[in-house]
Amino acid sequence: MKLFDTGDVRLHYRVDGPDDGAPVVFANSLGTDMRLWDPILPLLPKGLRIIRFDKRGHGLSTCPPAPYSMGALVSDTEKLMDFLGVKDSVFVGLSIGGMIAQGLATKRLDLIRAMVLSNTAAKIGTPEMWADRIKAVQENGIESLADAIMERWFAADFRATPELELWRNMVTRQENDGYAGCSAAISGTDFYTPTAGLRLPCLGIAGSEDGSTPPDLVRETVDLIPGSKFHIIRKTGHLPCVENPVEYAQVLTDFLKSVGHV
Ligand SMILES: O=C(O)CC1=CCC(=O)O1
Repeated sequence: MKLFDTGDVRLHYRVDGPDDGAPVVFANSLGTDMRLWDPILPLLPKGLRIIRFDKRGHGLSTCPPAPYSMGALVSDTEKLMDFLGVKDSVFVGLSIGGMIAQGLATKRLDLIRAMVLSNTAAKIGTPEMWADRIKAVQENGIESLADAIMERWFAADFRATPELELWRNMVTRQENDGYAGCSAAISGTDFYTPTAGLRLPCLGIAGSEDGSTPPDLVRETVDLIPGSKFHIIRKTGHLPCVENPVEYAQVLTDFLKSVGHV
């Protein structure tokens, strides 16, 4: 557990694995912190250098007042990777994390040699939808959104398990400004044109029951990049790395092998 000062925020990050391991960077979704990846990490091949971080306004990172821009989120990630000397990573981004992946690959392809776009898209939702969410979180707090968030994040089977409470706790302990700030960044993002210009190995992962970024939306984005692979994890929602870590880790491992990262 460490803090890195970008100049305007301090980012909580964590590195696991050997210094000379092939780097894999994980960027998590709106309302989650780096613990999102805990279920899959023990299932990945040994010897990787695993880099995780809490984006601004999330987890143990500092929380500037909303709104944030996608440019700032991309720049935070770029600065952290430069600080850690990470290049040629496989970058795994889920939801807003996948937007950060697209923005970073467009800006600094030297940092990313292959990417996983998980439960994400070039554009997510509409400005009106995000304006409603920002208003709700600012006026009534994140708790007022929590039940609807659980419905989008998880398929019915998982919602019936005791583990649901842990993830609900994660989101309800999320700072309102961090949630509103990142919602504003998503609202202002449309990466269709830059992502269509990207040329790198890409894997799309979708959850069959995802209420935020349904499989067709994820596929539309990864199909912008010629040669991309695409995989749907059945009976999962927006966070398939939590709901079916075994399949998620297997698909990710196969991709890491296909690009020569392991
Ligand atoms: O809709 C949600 O709550 C999930 C989500 C949308 C963008 C993101 O990062 O998470």
